[in-house]
Amino acid sequence: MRLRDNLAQLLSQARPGGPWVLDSKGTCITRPFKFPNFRKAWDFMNAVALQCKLKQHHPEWSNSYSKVIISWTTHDVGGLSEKDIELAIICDKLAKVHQEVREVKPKAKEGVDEAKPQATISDSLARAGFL
Ligand SMILES: C[C@H](O)[C@H](O)[C@H]1CNC2=NC(N)=NC(=O)C2=N1
Repeated sequence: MRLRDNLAQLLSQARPGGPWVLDSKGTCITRPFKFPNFRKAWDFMNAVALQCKLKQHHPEWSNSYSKVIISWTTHDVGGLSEKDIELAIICDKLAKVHQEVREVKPKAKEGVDEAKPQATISDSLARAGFL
């Protein structure tokens, strides 16, 4: 329960439109990833799958050409667990290694803090003292 509360707090601090989004029930986090092409997306998925095998934790995910959408939840507990956070951080790292394409956001409106780079879940967790 503490994990879920902390995570919800962390995600609420992240800017709207940040990469990992918590669902309305707080049971699942989802993030889209984009790559230069299908080959890179598939290599990324293979790398994630290997980690899933090692950690015995599986994602819910989909792929269409260069886009991969990944959700993490722990079915055994019906919500988020440490493993979900761990795997989400691993996904962030592996996406970088596989040359993910980060969306360039449209120019900031005046007074709106749009210029900041998107916080990754690791950034959020580090800020809150988890890492
Ligand atoms: C026995 C086995 O370790 C469990 O069924 C694991 C496998 N992988 C899993 N993955 C996910 N996402 N949630 C689980 O509850 C889960 N349980």
